[in-house]
Amino acid sequence: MKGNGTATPKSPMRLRKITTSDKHDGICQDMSAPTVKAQTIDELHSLQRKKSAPTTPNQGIQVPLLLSLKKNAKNSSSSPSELYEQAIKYEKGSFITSTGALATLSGAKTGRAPRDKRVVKDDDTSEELWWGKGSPNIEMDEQTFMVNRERAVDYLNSLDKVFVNDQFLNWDPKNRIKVRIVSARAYHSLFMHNMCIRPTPEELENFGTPDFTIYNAGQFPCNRYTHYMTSSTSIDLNLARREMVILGTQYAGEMKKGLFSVMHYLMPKRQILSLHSGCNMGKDGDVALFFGLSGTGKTTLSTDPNRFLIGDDEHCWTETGVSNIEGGCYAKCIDLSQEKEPDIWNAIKFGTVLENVVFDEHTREVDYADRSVTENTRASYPIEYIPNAKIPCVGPHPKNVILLACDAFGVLPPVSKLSLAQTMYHFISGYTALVAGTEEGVKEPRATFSACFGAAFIMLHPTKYAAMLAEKMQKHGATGWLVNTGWSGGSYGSGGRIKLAYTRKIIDAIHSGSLLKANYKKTNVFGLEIPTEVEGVPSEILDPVNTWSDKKAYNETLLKLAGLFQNNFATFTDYKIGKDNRLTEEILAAGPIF
Ligand SMILES: Nc1ncnc2c1ncn2[C@@H]1O[C@H](COP(=O)(O)OP(=O)(O)OP(=O)(O)O)[C@@H](O)[C@H]1O
Ligand SMILES: O=C([O-])CC(=O)C(=O)O
Ligand SMILES: [Ca+2]
Ligand SMILES: [Mn+2]
Repeated sequence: MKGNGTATPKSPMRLRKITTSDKHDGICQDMSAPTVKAQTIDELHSLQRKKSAPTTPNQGIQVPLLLSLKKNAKNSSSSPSELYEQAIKYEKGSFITSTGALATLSGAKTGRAPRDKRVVKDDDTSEELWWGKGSPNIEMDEQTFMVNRERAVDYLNSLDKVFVNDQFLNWDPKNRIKVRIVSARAYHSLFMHNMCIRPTPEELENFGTPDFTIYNAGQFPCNRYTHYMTSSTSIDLNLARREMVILGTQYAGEMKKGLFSVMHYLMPKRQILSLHSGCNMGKDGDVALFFGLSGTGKTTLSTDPNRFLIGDDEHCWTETGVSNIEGGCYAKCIDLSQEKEPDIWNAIKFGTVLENVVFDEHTREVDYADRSVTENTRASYPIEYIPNAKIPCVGPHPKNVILLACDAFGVLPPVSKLSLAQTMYHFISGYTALVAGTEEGVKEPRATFSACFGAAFIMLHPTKYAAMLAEKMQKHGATGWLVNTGWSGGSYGSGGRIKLAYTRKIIDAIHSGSLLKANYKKTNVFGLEIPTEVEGVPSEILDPVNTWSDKKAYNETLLKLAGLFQNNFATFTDYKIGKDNRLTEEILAAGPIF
């Protein structure tokens, strides 16, 4: 019974000995258990780690050389716990928050850099992809891609270790894609662990050759003097080689959205529609899609305690229904509140990556209102952190297609029912308005139009996706809706953002089918059908003209926005959608008339 805590100091001036012997009353002492057969902390430490089963993927993160990566990558994924330790040890700005999330810093870039994205133009892609005005695909040649690839691989090879994630995209088993992500930061590896679909140990054992690989050397810049480069950031996609290279940005969203671009290329080839949308399902199996640009409410509104979450950002619509592409969610968390978004709040726990948030240095409590690092603070968590996630993340054909716009001009109604032609018009337009966050002196909201509510990620011409959407909505009888999650009662600066509670009531009425039965009237200019009543929403806000005290200003603003829509749509007027020209003409007529 020697050893543990009974060492006797030799000093004659010692303090009175504290008795720890087994001679006293014996309460709480269990002498029946054998003692630990170790004396030193190192010996104990070697006992404390139980060997992983042979199929367990977590076998350390040392992958010596990328050149020999194929051989060694099989067993190389790390667990969230290991990644936490690596991040905290080696990556400045990594901390555990009071709820157990991993707070990280993404560095100088805190959002995506679409102007630095390049796509290799070769004989095939020059024909297949959408190039030119409005397109996100800025060309580069194969040679330049190889120069950047070499730079990234050399950088990764110079490191002691790299992280390798072997994972899946798409919950539809017939159209699952295998992806490998090679990165230098534990933060990036944990992010992709959360965002992609996690393989079982057996699936990992039999993973084989990936369909697509990302080399993320984001800490290292590209060479600005390389042809086609305009900054030290470059995100390069080579569809022929099935590879992507990232240089000069550590913003993790580039990986997620880079893979989404790949899906926007691969899926339409199989007659599958890829969508920048959230998706959820009611208890009766009614599915809703939520389209919208960044910050319009896809994650917020698809994460609904009363419905099953299928996914918050990227989906496919096939002949049999919908499937989520991802295995996790990526929620905006600026001003996040426990009361308004309880499911997202509760998902911020161990395993969740919290990007660029500010927290108390002692208590590690996050201040979600703090914009010191960026307005675009984010939380990335596995989808099963949402209690009512629908696993596997698939569902039947959608019943409602909800187009979200954050209209900072305050002239679009909180909700309108759309005809199929109007749905297509607004889908192709992809409108939202940006407000300049907390910046001073910005009084005017800025309209942005992004085709298919995600022009930054589409690879083919927008009308290709629009035609597929029209065909599917028609075939399955889905209803289109336009929901303004932006300003009411005046433009940005005078009105305010519509209360989330009201938007939720509107969405509830769409899901339940009650809104379909409401009385409608048609608005001027945009010709939108607006309900006269929605349960739980003050009726006077349903027609924006009522909420503006200055009616002249309202009319001017309405016409101004209509003009912006018209200018934007001019580039699409020459394109044909569907088999005959009828729908095309209807779509053109479904825009604002003034
Ligand atoms: N009426 C409203 N409806 C929806 N969201 C609102 C509303 N009012 C405020 N918000 C806030 O707007 C933000 C919507 O962001 P959300 O994460 O849902 O965007 P997203 O469409 O998923 O964008 P991304 O594609 O960038 O992930 C949230 O921070 C939410 O709290
Ligand atoms: O991709 C990102 O960084 C965030 C996002 O969801 C979007 O911008 O649509
Ligand atoms: Ca989102
Ligand atoms: Mn998104």
